[in-house]
Amino acid sequence: MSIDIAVRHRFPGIEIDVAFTAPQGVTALFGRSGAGKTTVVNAVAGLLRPSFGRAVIDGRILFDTESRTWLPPHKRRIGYVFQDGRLFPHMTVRQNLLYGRWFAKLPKDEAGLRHIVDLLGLGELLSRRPGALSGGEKQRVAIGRALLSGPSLLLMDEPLAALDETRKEEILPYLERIRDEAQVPILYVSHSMPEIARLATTLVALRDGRVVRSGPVETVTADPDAVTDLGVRDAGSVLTGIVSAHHPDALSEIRLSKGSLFLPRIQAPVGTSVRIRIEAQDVMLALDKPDRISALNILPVDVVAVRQGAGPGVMVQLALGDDRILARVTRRSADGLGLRSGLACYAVVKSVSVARGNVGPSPAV
Ligand SMILES: Nc1ncnc2c1ncn2[C@@H]1O[C@H](COP(=O)(O)OP(=O)(O)OP(=O)(O)O)[C@@H](O)[C@H]1O
Repeated sequence: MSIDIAVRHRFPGIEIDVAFTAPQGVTALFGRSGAGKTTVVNAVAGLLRPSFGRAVIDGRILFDTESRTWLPPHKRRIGYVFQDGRLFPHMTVRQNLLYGRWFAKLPKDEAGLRHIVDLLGLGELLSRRPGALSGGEKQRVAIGRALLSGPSLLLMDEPLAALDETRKEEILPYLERIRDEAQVPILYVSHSMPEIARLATTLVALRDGRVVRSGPVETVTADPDAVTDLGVRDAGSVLTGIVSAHHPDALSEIRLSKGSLFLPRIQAPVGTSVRIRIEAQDVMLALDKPDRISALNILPVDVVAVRQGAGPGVMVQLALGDDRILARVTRRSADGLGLRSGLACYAVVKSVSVARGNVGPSPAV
């Protein structure tokens, strides 16, 4: 499975020129307002006809200006999930779910409906109307409706942006299940790095109508050179580890490629592969192994790269076995410690600084 997208289009004052390919999984389009995300999504959906480009999903051409192929929107088999759900208010949840299949002219599929209802936890809601659903429940129904339309691609345009943090937390596990079980490529628009770190396999960062970074999420987020494109506040690395123990004092232990992390209890059985986002600003550095300190994670690392920003901050990339961690420290500290490539030191990470929302199952792809 793969997606291959190129969109070139001139609007007054800006030319959008975006091209990327991505393997199976969730491809996140990340960028500030005006970066060009919606333009790309609209071209893929068939709502905008760009002057040049193509969208090829698993070898199926949705449009290609070179070969003059242009499938009309209703023939593209795209499941679209918007920020605001857009359910039909007069229909029940069940009717809303079935609408996707009916509109796509697909035969009724009770087994498929049951599967999606289970996957998204909609069983209790089937006879309710959207007016009686919470924001998160509405979004789950919208996702179910999109999945039931038998899509070759799911387009999700900021699907969590209208929800508060608690609701986002509720819905993220469902999105992870879809990512891992539904076998449908997902193009996911977001400007939230924590969300992207949980869900995405590929990250495509846009700025001013251009791709400034793209690649596997773990690689792009751990690249200190990418920080200016992703935003200093959002800088942080994405690690994969295995839950190796749950301790009686409400901590879980995660085995990394080298060493272990202690984090607040994770609701996943021992042996589960998890993804952890560690924010660069939560990592401290020490030349000597700190003793008599409250932080539980003291990781022996080697400095890979030191990148000076325009301000007081420095981004330090660290190697811990095969994993890469980012630390954000002041220039003054970096100078004081003599941080340079190859230096052995200790990264200190407080267990409680890794919020529950920064841990989720790792993608099954
Ligand atoms: N129909 C249009 N006519 C003129 N300019 C447009 C049109 N559509 C988009 N643009 C311009 O193209 C650029 C990219 O817009 P786009 O909506 O794709 O960005 P975005 O990243 O999706 O932003 P947001 O997160 O705010 O939705 C912006 O500068 C916008 O003003």
